[in-house]
Amino acid sequence: MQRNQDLDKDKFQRRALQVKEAQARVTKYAKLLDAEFVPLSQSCGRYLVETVIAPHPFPAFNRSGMDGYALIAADIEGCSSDNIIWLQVVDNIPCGAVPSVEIRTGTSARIMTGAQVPGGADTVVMLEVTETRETDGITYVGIRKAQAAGRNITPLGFELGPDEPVLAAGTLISAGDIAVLAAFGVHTVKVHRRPKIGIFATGTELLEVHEPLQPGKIRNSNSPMLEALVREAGGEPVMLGAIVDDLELARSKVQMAMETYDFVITTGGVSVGDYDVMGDLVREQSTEMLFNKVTMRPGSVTTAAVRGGKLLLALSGNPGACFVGFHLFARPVIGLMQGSLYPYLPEWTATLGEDYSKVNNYTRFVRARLEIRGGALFAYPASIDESSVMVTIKDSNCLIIVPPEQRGLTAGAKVTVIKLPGEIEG
Ligand SMILES: Nc1nc2c(c(=O)[nH]1)N[C@H]1C(S)=C(S)[C@@H](COP(=O)(O)OP(=O)(O)OC[C@H]3O[C@@H](n4cnc5c(N)ncnc54)[C@H](O)[C@@H]3O)O[C@H]1N2
Ligand code: MOO
Ligand SMILES: [Mg+2]
Repeated sequence: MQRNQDLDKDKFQRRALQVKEAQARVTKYAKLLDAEFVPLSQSCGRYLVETVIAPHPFPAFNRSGMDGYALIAADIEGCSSDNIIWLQVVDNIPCGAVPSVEIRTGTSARIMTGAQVPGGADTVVMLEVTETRETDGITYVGIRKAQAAGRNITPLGFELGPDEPVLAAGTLISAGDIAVLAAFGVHTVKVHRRPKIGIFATGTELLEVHEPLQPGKIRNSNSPMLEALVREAGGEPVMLGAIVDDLELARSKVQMAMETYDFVITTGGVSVGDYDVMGDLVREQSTEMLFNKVTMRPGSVTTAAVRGGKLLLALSGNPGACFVGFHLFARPVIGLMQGSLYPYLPEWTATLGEDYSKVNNYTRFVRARLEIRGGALFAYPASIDESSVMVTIKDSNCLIIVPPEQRGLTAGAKVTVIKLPGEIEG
């Protein structure tokens, strides 16, 4: 193959950025997406565009907390089982009904949990300390236990007053938020659109998942992984398949994808090899390269570029590097596009469960398993965590951050981990 020496020189002399700087460069182009309305039932996992203000107090009426009798506390002062005080029952208020009578001294209303407490009453006595009798067609309730005013009544506005903020803009809607929105009558929710993310792989060696193995080839495992990761981050993946290592083909695919989608993620071909076409492509005039080297392992060759204000993230083909690169660079972008207030995965402190000896001059993001033991967090590095290793990706629910200078870490050391989505054993 005829090589252009200048091109090669350009290719090899990459300026490596620190992870934080590389993150700042990509997130700068994470454009906040416009709003859309979704039914409440489909709003879980979406981000609120505007702060929701309580349109009314909650509860909107004085609410009984017990099945019993609403009455005036002063009327039953000093009563006991030996000194039952009898009150006339003037109303019966099931849940959902409106009281018809004001409670005056000497009277009470039978009331159920969640029903509106009648005017005049200041306490609700539970059924268990009462008994009833009927005299001349009039019902009386006997109270065996005195209690203070205010007991068993949740006052109007106790949970939230009118015009108070209920949920802040940028909230990632959870089940609890849905309950609150439902209670305030918000049946359609204004959320940010999910970013449509074009995903494709490059590699002449790639087979589709359903294809039988062939000599020298492998199945494309990064594309389905990225599809799931995009979905997990709240994006809408659009699968654009895999292409052979051909610069012309990659160029037209990238162009189409960047015109059509909000964000484009590719995998493969970003290193310095003869067929690393994505690496060549981002050095072209039409594209503004943000970086093509980061001081991290795996994923040192992670590359990002901008064209027409849209981002292209070209992740490494090595599965471990593709996985780590997604979490560090794609995930925050996807979060920010939807208005997330916390686009970065959380960093926790854990105790290293086993020695970790690998060191080099770049920060390592070691895939590892977090476990809770005795209420404390322990992180166990994967048995093999090279960039090229695919199988141990499944065993990782965190990435241990191993700073460059460290001379290996011994079990028991405190480490910072990036918590990945998923469950923790323990
Ligand atoms: N001379 C040098 N060689 C390499 C360097 C370097 O600095 N100088 N960097 C190494 C590092 S570090 C990495 S990471 C890889 C990056 O490789 P690429 O991003 O260019 O990826 P490919 O060459 O396309 O493939 C690498 C590896 O991954 C497999 N692969 C590719 N795509 C997929 C996919 N969709 N699903 C599963 N596996 C995939 C591919 O078959 C290769 O085995 O470069 C080093 N080399
Ligand atoms: O970029 Mo490679 O993933 O550092 O190993
Ligand atoms: Mg390569």
